[in-house]
This record gives sequence, structure tokens and C-alpha cells, in this order.
Amino acid sequence: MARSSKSARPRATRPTQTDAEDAVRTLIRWAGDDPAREGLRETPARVARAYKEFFRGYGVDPVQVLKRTFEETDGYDEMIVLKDMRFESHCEHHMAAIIGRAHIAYLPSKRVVGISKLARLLDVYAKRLQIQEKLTAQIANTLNDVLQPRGVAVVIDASHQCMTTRGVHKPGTSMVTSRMLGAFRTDASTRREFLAFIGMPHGIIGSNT
Ligand SMILES: Nc1nc2c(ncn2[C@@H]2O[C@H](COP(=O)(O)OP(=O)(O)OP(=O)(O)O)[C@@H](O)[C@H]2O)c(=O)[nH]1
Ligand SMILES: [Zn+2]
Repeated sequence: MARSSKSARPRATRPTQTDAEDAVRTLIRWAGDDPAREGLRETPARVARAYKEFFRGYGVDPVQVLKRTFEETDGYDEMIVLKDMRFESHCEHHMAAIIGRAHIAYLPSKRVVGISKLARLLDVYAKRLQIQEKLTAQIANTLNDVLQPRGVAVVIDASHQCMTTRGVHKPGTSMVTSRMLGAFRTDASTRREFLAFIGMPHGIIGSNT
């Protein structure tokens, strides 16, 4: 698939599968175990496969995901909200899991996009090394640039395993981020309607202006 400026920068030399498996063997030895013992023998290959899955978003162009749009909507111009989408990502500081829910909305101008494409867009960016703020902004900005709607809203509520299972060990905490563009940013009633749809009290997230 063609890469656009929105996709990750291609690396000059991509390590081979063997390089990746050797790196896992090194980590196992560094942790204090023996990668040659029976239970660990297949682990480097399994980890490499898991990483392919965790980071499959690098191989997908998010603009392509939104390419197919529909114009026959009989003039539908109200808010479209896809709420409560569970996602899994990994933080770029510790490569620990970020697990949460994303809510994405837009106000169409002329075109609408297949609803599954919003979920695919979320995954393209989630399946990369991330911080939550960047994930939130990338989804909103791409939707805004490609569809050119009257407004875009993205709210993400996620738990970071680097905070819950290590470091400060604060289980039960979650981080909420939002990005409001167009009418969602300038019009309080539009923002309120969206927050009501996703079940968030409207005092929590105000205008960023
Ligand atoms: N803003 C933001 N911070 C994040 C995100 N994911 C992880 N972090 C934080 O990134 C920070 C990295 O801090 P550092 O001090 O460089 O790393 P550290 O010594 O491992 O920090 P501790 O987690 O406090 O042990 C930590 O405070 C994490 O909680 C995210 O999505 N957004
Ligand atoms: Zn982290």
C-alpha cells in the first residue's frame, strides 16, 4: 500500500526476523533465564509474532483507510458518533500496554465514511508506539484533513499498564484526553451533545480555546 506523509517514516534498514528473535533471547538472558530451556525455546518466535500484531499499524496508511466515502445521505448533516470502542496500544516509553475506550464523532459536510473505517483509523494509530495525547490528536487531525467535516471530536479514556503494573503502581487509574475541532471546539452546545452521547458529564471536558 502506498505510503503518505501520514504514515510512519520508513526505516533505512529493517531488522530481520532473526535479528528480532536474537533480541528477545538477549532480553531473556538479561532477565536471568535460559532461552535454551524447553519452555522458552519457541518464545523468541512467539514474541516476534506478537510484536507484528501489536505494531501492525506501521504498515498501513491512515489516509487510505478513509478513502472510500459516500455522498448519498439524503442531506443527513447531524452528528455521527462511534462510541465505546475498545482499543489496545503500547506506550512509547515502556512498551507497556495502554488499554481503553475511544469515542469518535464528526459533523459531516457532504460526505460520510463507512463507520467501520473510524474503528480502523483508531487501530492504525493505536497499533504503533504511542502516547495517548498523540493518538488522540492523530485520529482527530486525520479525520479532519481527509473528510473536511464541520467538526471532529475524539475522546480517549485509557489505562496505562506502565502506571498500573510498574513504576508508581496505581491500579484503577485512567487518563482522559480529548481533541475538539471545528464546531465541537467553537460551539458549546455541539460539544455538550457529543459528551451526552458518550455519557460524559459536560463539565469534564471544556473548550480548549
Ligand atoms: N503524557 C503521557 N505520559 C505517559 C503516557 N504513557 C506513559 N506516560 C508516562 O511517561 C512517563 C515517562 O517518565 P520517565 O520518568 O521518563 O520514565 P520512568 O522513570 O520509567 O517513569 P515512572 O513511570 O514514573 O517510573 C511516565 O510518567 C509515564 O507515566 C502517555 O500516553 N502520555
Ligand atoms: Zn509507559
